[in-house]
Amino acid sequence: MGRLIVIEGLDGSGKNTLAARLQHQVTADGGRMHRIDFPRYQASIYAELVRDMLYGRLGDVSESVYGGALLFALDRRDAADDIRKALRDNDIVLLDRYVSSNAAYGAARLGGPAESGEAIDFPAWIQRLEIDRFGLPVPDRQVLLGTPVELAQQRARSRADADAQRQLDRFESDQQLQRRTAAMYAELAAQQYLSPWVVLDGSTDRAPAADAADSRSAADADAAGSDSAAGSDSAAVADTAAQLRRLLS
Ligand SMILES: Nc1ncnc2c1ncn2[C@@H]1O[C@H](COP(=O)(O)OP(=O)(O)OP(=O)(O)O)[C@@H](O)[C@H]1O
Ligand SMILES: Cc1cn([C@H]2C[C@H](O)[C@@H](COP(=O)(O)O)O2)c(=O)[nH]c1=O
Repeated sequence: MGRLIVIEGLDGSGKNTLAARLQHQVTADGGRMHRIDFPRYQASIYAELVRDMLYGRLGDVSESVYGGALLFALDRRDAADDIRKALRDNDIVLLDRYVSSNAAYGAARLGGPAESGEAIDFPAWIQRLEIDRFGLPVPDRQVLLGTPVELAQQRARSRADADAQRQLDRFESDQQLQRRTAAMYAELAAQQYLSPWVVLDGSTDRAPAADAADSRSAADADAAGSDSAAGSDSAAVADTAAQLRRLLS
């Protein structure tokens, strides 16, 4: 039975890039890894609706914290059997975002950890909905990519400038929401919400050449050791992969 590993973090923090590099590293070492990114925009009607919600095209659902969270959760419920099958067939199933994204962003939308009441109770509501009621598998480890808010925002903005398909959505363009979400993630990691967490430094910069490439070719460039800055980042990825293997052994 494989282990379920989740990467969490802010928009633009580098989760997709890290996931691609870890997958490259683990498979190069002979491990079997399957990866799923949430929301599954290409595979699920719920995720399609999530996109509409994020770009303000879903009426008052776009304003609704609970309505939005339900769409994200239903996308995962639809994927539960695929996750269980992938766990049977692989050593590691790596998820780019999972239940804790819903807990962190939803609570942040309700005011974040500085607020009492609803915001603080929101992660427990998500756990009851997604884990207890929908029966989603509990992660073995959650990795928080702790990229500083300003740096993550800068990366998200550069990505939007370079790619017309990746314009900033409502969550990404709300800097205060990103700040509260960072605080919520720190809180969830400290509480070990759902399962054990590790926090990684997400601020190591890659070379601009690698930055312009998509994550798959960046991983290939790293593997080929194509330049020194990418090489040093590659060492950090190898470290993370080794750390994950240690955690899982
Ligand atoms: N270590 C890094 N150094 C420099 N640029 C990076 C680094 N990691 C990622 N980037 C760049 O930052 C942008 C965002 O990275 P990525 O798509 O991996 O983030 P993400 O956390 O998956 O974002 P989102 O949650 O918004 O989809 C991309 O353009 C990527 O190439
Ligand atoms: C899975 C999930 C995501 N979110 C938030 C996080 C992001 O701001 C967007 C979409 O994610 P992407 O990685 O930028 O495509 O939605 C959330 O609030 N709840 C979730 O379960």
